[in-house]
Amino acid sequence: MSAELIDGKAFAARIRGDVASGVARLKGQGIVPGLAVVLVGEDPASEVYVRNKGIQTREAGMNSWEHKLPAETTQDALMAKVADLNADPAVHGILVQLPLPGHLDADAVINAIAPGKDVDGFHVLNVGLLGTGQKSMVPCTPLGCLMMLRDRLGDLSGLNAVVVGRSNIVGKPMAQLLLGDSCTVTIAHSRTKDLAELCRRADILVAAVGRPRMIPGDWIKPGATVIDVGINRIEEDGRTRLVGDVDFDSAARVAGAITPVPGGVGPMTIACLLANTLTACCRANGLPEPEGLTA
Ligand SMILES: NC(=O)C1=CN([C@@H]2O[C@H](COP(=O)(O)OP(=O)(O)OC[C@H]3O[C@@H](n4cnc5c(N)ncnc54)[C@H](OP(=O)(O)O)[C@@H]3O)[C@@H](O)[C@H]2O)C=CC1
Ligand SMILES: Nc1nc(=O)c2c([nH]1)NC[C@@H]1CN(c3ccc(C(=O)N[C@@H](CCC(=O)O)C(=O)O)cc3)C=[N+]21
Repeated sequence: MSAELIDGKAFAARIRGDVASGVARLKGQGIVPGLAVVLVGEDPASEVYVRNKGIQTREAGMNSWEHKLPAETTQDALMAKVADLNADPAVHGILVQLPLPGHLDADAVINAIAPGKDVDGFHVLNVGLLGTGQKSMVPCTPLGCLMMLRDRLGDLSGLNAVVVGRSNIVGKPMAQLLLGDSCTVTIAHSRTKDLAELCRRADILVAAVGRPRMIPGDWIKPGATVIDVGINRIEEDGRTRLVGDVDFDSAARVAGAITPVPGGVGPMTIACLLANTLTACCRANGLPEPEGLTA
């Protein structure tokens, strides 16, 4: 292996420390930031995330609430839950875990969240603010990726960035953030022609596809910075393991730096969720925002 390992786990611990200091300061003024997570039905990936998040929210000194609703919850009942959380002054951040069961309209639910409490940054208002370069809530996973890229590369301007994946929760906001930092951005997806060739031109390659080890080392430009967002659970050698969208072993021989899975983007996502909750709480109270925790 020649690539430097980007230690998301250590980076995330540092951010959580900064968040905890910010929370302690607020507590001195009688304010406790609070995050409410709504989970509808059962989804194995979501459960890991919700569990880790609950523990880390409390460790940072914040209030944490988990609202578990049955899979057969109606749209009206879910909208009513969101309205309750919007109206609750102790709740500064609301996250509705995705995906929702198929009978529910996720867009309607997300757009019912008060934009200032939308710590996922998925509400159309926040999406629009981000796209026009205005202050917004920034989606946690892309924000974590951006922080790692800036930390390693400093100024990103002029670099060729390729984002593989165009979802609303990762690919699109990632591309917006990279554009905001003056990268030349290409967004690739399942209809992209010559993906291998495209990836080989990337100084920054972000993989957010959901296909285990899809990107091999020979798609990577020597020295490139590779951010692997994929979280894929696979069976191998008779056991379950977590792998990314990048074939780590071959990629690490070519890349300049690479995030591992686990221990890369995942922990940063949760750290950024806590950071966004602190930011939302400061904004709600008209207090100065924490430095270094926003885009
Ligand atoms: N680490 C973390 O914190 C997080 C990790 N994840 C993980 O990231 C991955 C992506 O998540 P998400 O964005 O929600 O996934 P989606 O399924 O919503 O989007 C996947 C994207 O990949 C594209 N794609 C699929 N197949 C190919 C292919 N063969 N070649 C090129 N592009 C392809 C799709 O293209 P098209 O639009 O054309 O269908 C789509 O745009 C998953 O593994 C998920 O578990 C997600 C969120 C947070
Ligand atoms: N509204 C909403 N917002 C999200 O941000 C959101 C979501 N829904 N639904 C599901 C995806 C997925 N996601 C993860 C976050 C952290 C880890 C994580 O902590 N991963 C650890 C390891 C976890 C393990 O050991 O299984 C790591 O990569 O090191 C994983 C996945 C957020 N998502």
